[in-house]
Amino acid sequence: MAFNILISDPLSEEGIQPLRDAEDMNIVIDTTLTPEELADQIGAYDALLVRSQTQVTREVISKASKLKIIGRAGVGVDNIDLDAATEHGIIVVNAPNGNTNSAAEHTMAMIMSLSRNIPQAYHALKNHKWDRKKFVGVELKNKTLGVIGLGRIGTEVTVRAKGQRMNVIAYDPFLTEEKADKMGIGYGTIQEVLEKADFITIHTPLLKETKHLINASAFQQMKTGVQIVNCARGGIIDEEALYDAIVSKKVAGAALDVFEEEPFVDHKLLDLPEVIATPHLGASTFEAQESVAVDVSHDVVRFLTGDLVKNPVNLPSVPNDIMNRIEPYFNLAEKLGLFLIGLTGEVVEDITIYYSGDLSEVEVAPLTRNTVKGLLKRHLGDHVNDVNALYLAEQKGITINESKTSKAKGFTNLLKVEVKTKSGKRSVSGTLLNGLGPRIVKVDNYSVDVTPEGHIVVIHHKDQPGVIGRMGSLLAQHQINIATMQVDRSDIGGDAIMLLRVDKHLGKEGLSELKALNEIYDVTAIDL
Ligand SMILES: NC(=O)c1ccc[n+]([C@@H]2O[C@H](COP(=O)([O-])OP(=O)(O)OC[C@H]3O[C@@H](n4cnc5c(N)ncnc54)[C@H](O)[C@@H]3O)[C@@H](O)[C@H]2O)c1
Ligand SMILES: O=C(O)[C@H](O)COP(=O)(O)O
Repeated sequence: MAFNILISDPLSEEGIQPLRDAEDMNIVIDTTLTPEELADQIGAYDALLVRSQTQVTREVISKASKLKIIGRAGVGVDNIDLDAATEHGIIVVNAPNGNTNSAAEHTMAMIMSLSRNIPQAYHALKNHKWDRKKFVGVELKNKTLGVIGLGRIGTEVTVRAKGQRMNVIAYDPFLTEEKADKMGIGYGTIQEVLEKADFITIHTPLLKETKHLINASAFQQMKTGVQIVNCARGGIIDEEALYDAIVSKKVAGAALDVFEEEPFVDHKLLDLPEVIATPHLGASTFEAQESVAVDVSHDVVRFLTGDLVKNPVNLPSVPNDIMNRIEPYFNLAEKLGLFLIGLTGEVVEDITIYYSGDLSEVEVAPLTRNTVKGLLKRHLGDHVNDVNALYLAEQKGITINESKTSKAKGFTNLLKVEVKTKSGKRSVSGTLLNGLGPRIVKVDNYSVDVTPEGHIVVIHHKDQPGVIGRMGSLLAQHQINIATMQVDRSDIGGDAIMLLRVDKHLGKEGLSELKALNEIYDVTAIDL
């Protein structure tokens, strides 16, 4: 199967080599598309690769009928409507590590340019003005740098600023006092950072919570004469408030690489001599561009060829060691979901997944997703996938619960899926047998041992001599060969269950003839 891939922003040619090396990838590079043209053409593509320019809006996504993956060659995904992608089952991947150094170096270049007025002095000299008095700067040594957002880039900036003998104080919701101590930096609330810093640098993502994080009231809390750097995202600083703070001399200088609206040619902040700026160049180095494009190309190839991606944005990423432990259960989880919904045939109100034994020790979110995917697949088909399974369940009002216990009732690992419907609770349990693969080991309260694969017929009947024989003859009349058979009962002469694995699908006729047998309460044919 061939895949159509659209690259709609300039990506490093060396960086997309993994896509060129993979088989059956038709690559189209068009960096000139208008939003309307993108929406018109996106329906033909399986994968879309972008940087920060292409706006992947809900409208574009709604027309992306074949699209499976969006690759962002960089960190920020605020140009992609993640909710819309998730709802449509499109995975979004990014390249979070490839441009960290470049962005940190650019930030340092901005801090040093600000402190020594280098762009302004350069500009004056280019205009034939030799002016030394006007461009007296300040030293960085012993000044306090306030870092807001201590993730990958914030941390790298911190290391470099310490090399400049600056004192660093940082705020990040995940930063603890102990961690700050270990890093040899100060720990503060956002207010403390704003109040104490001589230079402030922002390194958070643009989120609802960080939009205009640095606003008029934040500027009020800062030292007079503070200098501020934004190499993260436009919109984290309120540009109107920054303009006023510079004009009122509260802020002595600002270095901006990112803006609320990009691209632009006129901007009133640029009319202020205290503002120096670059056109979103933080990640624009050969090294970073090659690295992010390589990372995202590999993930796109991985995904399209059925492998696990390394940097999912709209799916939780699971560390490799944990993934290695739980991956063998993916198939079992999905099959249990598929089996149970086949057995129930009713509207599911509530799903509870019980993880026991070895499974109680690991991150099980991917298994829950696979189980729910199996449960929804019967009615939603291929529309449901890993990305949108939980979203679709929530949309349908299904509550999902997880429970863990170390006791696995005689098994080393046990996965039990229970659904609640109007008529009550139904459940199925499965395990992964060492060397033998997945098995269904319990259906409701009956014990069985069935490989969850192929055509399975579940028969509820009365425990009575001759039933099995009559069923066997009936199936033989329909040329249906029984591969395996499992029977269990509540008590002698009571209710019983039979699970048959048969070699071909039991047609409607066979099903109704089976149901018509006297001792049979119910028959369900399930294809796994
Ligand atoms: N200018 C460029 O070209 C360029 C290049 C790369 C990245 N970026 C941008 O830089 C930013 C940081 O990237 P990163 O790779 O370090 O991301 P990251 O996810 O590693 O770090 C972001 C940090 O911000 C913290 N944070 C979130 N909300 C916060 C809040 N309200 N206050 C304080 N901290 C908060 C998070 O806890 C996290 O530690 C992103 O916006 C990214 O898009 C820009
Ligand atoms: O978030 C990022 O990775 C940077 O802002 C880089 O954006 P770019 O790929 O458009 O240079």
